[in-house]
Amino acid sequence: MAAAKQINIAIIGAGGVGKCFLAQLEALAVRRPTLSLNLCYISTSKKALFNDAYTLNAGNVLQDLAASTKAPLGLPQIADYLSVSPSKVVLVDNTSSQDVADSYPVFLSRGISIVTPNKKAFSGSYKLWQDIFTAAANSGAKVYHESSVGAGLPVISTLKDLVDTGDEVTKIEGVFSGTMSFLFNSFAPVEGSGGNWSAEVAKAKELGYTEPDPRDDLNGLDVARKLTILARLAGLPVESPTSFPVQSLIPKELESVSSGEEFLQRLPEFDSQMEETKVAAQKEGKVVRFVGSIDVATKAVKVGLEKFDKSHPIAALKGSDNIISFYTKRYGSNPLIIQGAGAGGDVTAMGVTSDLLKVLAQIS
Ligand SMILES: NC(=O)C1=CN([C@@H]2O[C@H](COP(=O)(O)OP(=O)(O)OC[C@H]3O[C@@H](n4cnc5c(N)ncnc54)[C@H](OP(=O)(O)O)[C@@H]3O)[C@@H](O)[C@H]2O)C=CC1
Ligand SMILES: N[C@@H](CC=O)C(=O)O
Ligand code: NA
Repeated sequence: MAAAKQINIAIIGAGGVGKCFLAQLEALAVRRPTLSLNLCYISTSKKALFNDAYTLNAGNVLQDLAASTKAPLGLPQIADYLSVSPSKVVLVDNTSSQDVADSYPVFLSRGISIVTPNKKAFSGSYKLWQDIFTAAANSGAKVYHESSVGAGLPVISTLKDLVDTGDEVTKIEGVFSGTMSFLFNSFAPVEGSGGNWSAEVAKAKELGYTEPDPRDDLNGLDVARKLTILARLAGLPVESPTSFPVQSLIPKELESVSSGEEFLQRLPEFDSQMEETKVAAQKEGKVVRFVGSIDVATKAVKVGLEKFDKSHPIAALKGSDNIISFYTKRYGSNPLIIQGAGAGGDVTAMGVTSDLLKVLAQIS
């Protein structure tokens, strides 16, 4: 069998997920040398590594990046640089940047494939969604984003398989946030009294579950983004994550705070607000959880707090677990259920790496 042609990999973002992806990429290159993977570009928001030879020193990428004096290229310049690469290119966007997401149609139209855990492109305006898939269809470049919902859990691939094989999805519901799952499982556990709300929020950030700014989790928008993506894949042209009801858990008094750091510092002042919500549920013998649902027939999408009996599977989740139920015509009243860790660097990077393998299988 002929060896695969070299594929150049460009990475934007080397934070929690980016570092884990890099480790998985290095291990993959060792495990599957015939894939012939070559890292040609990597950047954070402040630094970059790239050169005219389109080859970085694979063993020391993070150290070299930390020591680099090169600033990152602007997005149009990255597209120029990658589109004249001597080999085909896969761009890995490990940021949560809207600007990077807005540039996907440009990258794709220039033949650059994309894999990403970034939700912003697929949950931005419906026009951006259409532009992305039109650009990919026209150029033949591929775009995969499994980790944009449920981290590495096979949520998007499962939904696509259901739709592509002619099943009819009627409802999708569950817990879609690793951060919210962790927070409520530890703040309002089925047994025992649980920790302080603000202390659990700080822990979720430390564990790498939250968005770069944890307010994007607490305001419900992260879950709303995921539901927007799933609703669109199920055939509903949802305009944006703010076009349906989304409950925010940001205290009113902190809505205008300018930085994530100040927000986290002041959050303990408002612990009593979440405590009241917890106690109200306890009085009914229930626990409170943050959930979302999409009803395809009525086109109703919603995100927010609900109370659950302690015996309910949603109440019994552990750690950062997500649980996502697909109700379809074929599966009838027993939904297809996906459950497992929905946040964390390694499990998210796994979804990105498996997307990369899917792209390689098509372009190598
Ligand atoms: N953490 C998780 O469990 C999950 C995360 N995701 C998604 O994965 C993505 C990454 O998350 P995570 O790794 O936790 O976030 P981090 O904040 O840890 O890392 C983000 C990285 O992106 C870089 N970056 C941000 N903006 C730009 C830009 N415009 N150009 C170049 N680099 C940029 C940052 O650079 P700098 O350090 O210089 O700011 C940093 O290296 C997000 O989209 C998130 O929603 C999805 C599923 C689960
Ligand atoms: N902040 C998100 C990360 C994954 O999408 C979450 O907690 O689910
Ligand atoms: Na996923």
